[in-house]
Parts: sequence; structure tokens; C-alpha cells
Amino acid sequence: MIHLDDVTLTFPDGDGRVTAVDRVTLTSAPRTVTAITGPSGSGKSSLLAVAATLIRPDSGRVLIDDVDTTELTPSEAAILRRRRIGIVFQQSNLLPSLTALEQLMVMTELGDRPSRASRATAKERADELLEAVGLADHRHKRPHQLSGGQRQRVNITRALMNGPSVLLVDEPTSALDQESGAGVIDLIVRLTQAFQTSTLLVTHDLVHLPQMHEVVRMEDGGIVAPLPSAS
Ligand SMILES: Nc1ncnc2c1ncn2[C@@H]1O[C@H](COP(=O)(O)OP(=O)(O)OP(=O)(O)O)[C@@H](O)[C@H]1O
Repeated sequence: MIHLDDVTLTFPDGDGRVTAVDRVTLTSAPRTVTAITGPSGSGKSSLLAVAATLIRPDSGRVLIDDVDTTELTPSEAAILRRRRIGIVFQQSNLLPSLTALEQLMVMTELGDRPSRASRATAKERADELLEAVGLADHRHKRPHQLSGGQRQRVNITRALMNGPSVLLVDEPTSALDQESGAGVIDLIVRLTQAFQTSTLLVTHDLVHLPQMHEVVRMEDGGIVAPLPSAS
């Protein structure tokens, strides 16, 4: 579960400050995709960065599974991020020299040195995830041998490797054609339910909104109104 409670974030702007996120309160429950939409500059990416614990808000709290992340030290926040948050950025940021399977396995090397047993478990999980997104036959391919949609699928499965409870996704379809984009959105909805993540998904593409469980619209840093949802 992720809960943002009265979160405000400002940035320096000349002599003053610009309010990127303005007193936002928002919850996404497990198995729920909450879309964050709104015009350019309305604060969507800033909100996601706060939710990811990458930026500490000026005020308000960010709760991940009831842990108040705004109370954590930077190193505690980094551990929480690694264990509980999966992040998918706009462009797939895969490492060119690694195969799809290796892109996932690399996630296990980021924390403490993994044991042989945990490497074996990770390999099983990577195989399971690649199978779940229809990439089992492509697991030994490098990014340049995959389509944009397939690369984004690898990106999404990589974010799920450590079993996060929260999945944060920023404009996942912006580099894709409409058909691949629709496939990626379907996948995020399906994986959110299968892996019981609380998902926040930033998109300005209104065509995808009917598939979302919840939709909020941002304007000038604030949430203006919840929109009707699909379910
Ligand atoms: N690092 C920063 N320093 C200063 N101002 C920033 C910074 N990041 C964002 N802003 C400002 O905060 C506001 C919100 O920006 P943000 O990128 O969150 O909006 P957005 O809705 O994600 O826009 P887009 O859809 O174009 O990506 C804007 O006024 C932007 O100029």
C-alpha cells in the first residue's frame, strides 16, 4: 500500500520557489492501478519522485506499507526502495550488453552479496516473470534484438524482481506506437493484480484511462478531481 498524506514539494525558482506538488493526499491499495494524469508541468513526475522516496517532500508523509518514509535516513530509504518499490521510467533504461534474463538477475546483485541459494531463487523468479510477460523465448536476447514494447516488458519485469509492494510507472507508453502501448498498459494492469502491487501510473494518454482502477487529475501541483474509474 502507498499513501501520500498532505504532501507538498517545492523547488527553488529564481528568487522564490515553485510549488510542484501542492498538498496532495492519495492512496493506492494493493491490486490497484491509480493513474495520475494532467497537463505538462502539473506535477505528475514530481509526485512520482516523492512517492519513490527519491525526493523528500517539504511537508506531509509518504507511507509505504505503513512505514513513514519521510522519517527514514537516506540509507534506510535506499534499502526500503530496493525491497519494496519497483520503478519503471519512460524510456526503457536497459543495459545494452546484458540479455533480458541478465537484466533481471542484476537486481539481486544490488544489495548484500547474494548467496548461491538466493541466486538460484532469483533465477527462478526471473524465469517466472519473463514467462508471465510472454518473453520466455526471448530471455537470451539483448535490448537491440527486442522491439520497443518487448524492451518495456523487460523493464517492467525487472521492477518486479525484488517482489515490491509498490510499483511506480512514469509514462510507460510514450516511446511506443499505440498497439504496443496498449499491450504494455494491459500488462501493467494484469501484473498489478497477479503480484498484488499498489501501482501509481503517470500518463497523459487519455486513451488508457478506462483500464485504470482509479484516476486522479493534477493541475498546478494539486489534485483537482478524481475521475470516474473503469471498475
Ligand atoms: N528539479 C526541478 N527544479 C525546479 N523546478 C522543477 C524541478 N522539477 C520540476 N520542476 C517544476 O515543477 C513543476 C512540476 O513539474 P513536473 O515535471 O513534476 O510536471 P509533469 O506534470 O510531470 O510535467 P510533464 O508532463 O511535462 O512531464 C513545473 O513547474 C516544473 O517546472
